[in-house]
Amino acid sequence: MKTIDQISFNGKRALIRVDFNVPLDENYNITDDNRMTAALPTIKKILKDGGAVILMSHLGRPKDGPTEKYSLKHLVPHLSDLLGQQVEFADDCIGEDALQKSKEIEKGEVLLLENLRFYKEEEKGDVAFAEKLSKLGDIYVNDAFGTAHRAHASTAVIAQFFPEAKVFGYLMAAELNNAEKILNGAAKPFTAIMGGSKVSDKIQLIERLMEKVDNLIIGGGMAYTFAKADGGEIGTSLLEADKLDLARTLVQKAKEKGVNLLLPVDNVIADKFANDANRDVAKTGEIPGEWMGLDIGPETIKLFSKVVEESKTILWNGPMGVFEMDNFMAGTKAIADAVAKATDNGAFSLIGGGDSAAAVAKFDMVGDVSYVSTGGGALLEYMEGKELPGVKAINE
Ligand SMILES: Nc1ncnc2c1ncn2[C@@H]1O[C@H](COP(=O)(O)OP(=O)(O)OP(=O)(O)O)[C@@H](O)[C@H]1O
Ligand SMILES: O=C(O)[C@H](O)COP(=O)(O)O
Repeated sequence: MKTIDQISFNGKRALIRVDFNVPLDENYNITDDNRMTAALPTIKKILKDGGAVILMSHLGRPKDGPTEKYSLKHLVPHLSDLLGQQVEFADDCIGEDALQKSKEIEKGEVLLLENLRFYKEEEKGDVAFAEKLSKLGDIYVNDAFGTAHRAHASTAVIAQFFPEAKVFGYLMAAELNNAEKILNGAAKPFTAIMGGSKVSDKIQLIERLMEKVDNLIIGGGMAYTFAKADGGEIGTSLLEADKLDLARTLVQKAKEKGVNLLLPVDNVIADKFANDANRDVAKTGEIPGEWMGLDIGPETIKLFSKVVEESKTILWNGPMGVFEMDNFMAGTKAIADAVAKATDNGAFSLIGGGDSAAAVAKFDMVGDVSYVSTGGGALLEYMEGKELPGVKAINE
């Protein structure tokens, strides 16, 4: 793997694709800066080596060109704080001003470019747009693992303009190494914990994991499709009605492969989708008509926790319930505790990005697990065995 360690940045301008697609509140405060802090080691190393840094990223999914809401300028103060130096900003990612600023940048300085997605050419993977971006730096560094599954101008297409000078940043390398630990050479027992809202998002991953895991735990909203497929009553719980056959097939496959498939045995139910809803506990398959399951129940917590605590490798993707509401976060918190305990006992635990990462951050437990990925979709696709365009572009 070609990384920033194999190249000299002294006197060079590094054009780094980062994934600064962070959540912002209505006042443009960053509510989770994990993706920014995760990119710091690469930036700092290049600055220390005597290089200059030009950062490019997308933020959100702007549809109609420049929009205040999606401007990367909102990140400048926090990024400057994190780096301990003032970060310059170019309010267009291409054009005269960006070109001029990139030429004037000195050793040790950092320039952040405006949102790449203000140009539709970015997502289209437009070659001419990629070429314009490529003029801004001498060396291309891809450290945007969260966006590596996109074949966009800045994540993949641009690499062709740096045939001798394209490398992975530390974050990208760490993400790929940690994912490899799970995919190849996982110590046993290996347990995958799948949750979140939809089974349809994770079918391919679940099928692939069946080949590797000893235990497959399914919780969260997706578990109700399995309960319904088993003939149970699920009230108004989340259901993917067109995935009932698939759920039955997955249960059958687990049996054939000798995988220990664990589904919830009880559930915390609510009479509406709100934190102040009336609550009760119901056995799986026995949820009354107007009620919905919003978390795993106490018996399930015991069952799942025991298996997790005895594991040596753990992959967790997707919360066990609606952890954003305090009254329905106990299941997700208990599983986080079990993962932390196993990790303390020597297990390797990888938390898939997106909502599971947000949950672990909410519980202030990032330091209690082995690795929290910055990738949501990218991690899923990598785990499913797909080649990520952002990775391929550097390797080829
Ligand atoms: N029983 C449930 N009923 C309704 N929603 C649920 C339930 N359990 C979990 N959720 C919701 O599922 C959402 C997470 O689902 P998602 O499939 O997006 O998970 P993820 O894989 O962690 O996220 P990402 O795809 O961003 O990585 C959370 O917002 C959570 O509130
Ligand atoms: O948040 C993510 O998963 C990445 O930043 C990619 O964003 P996208 O799904 O809008 O391409």
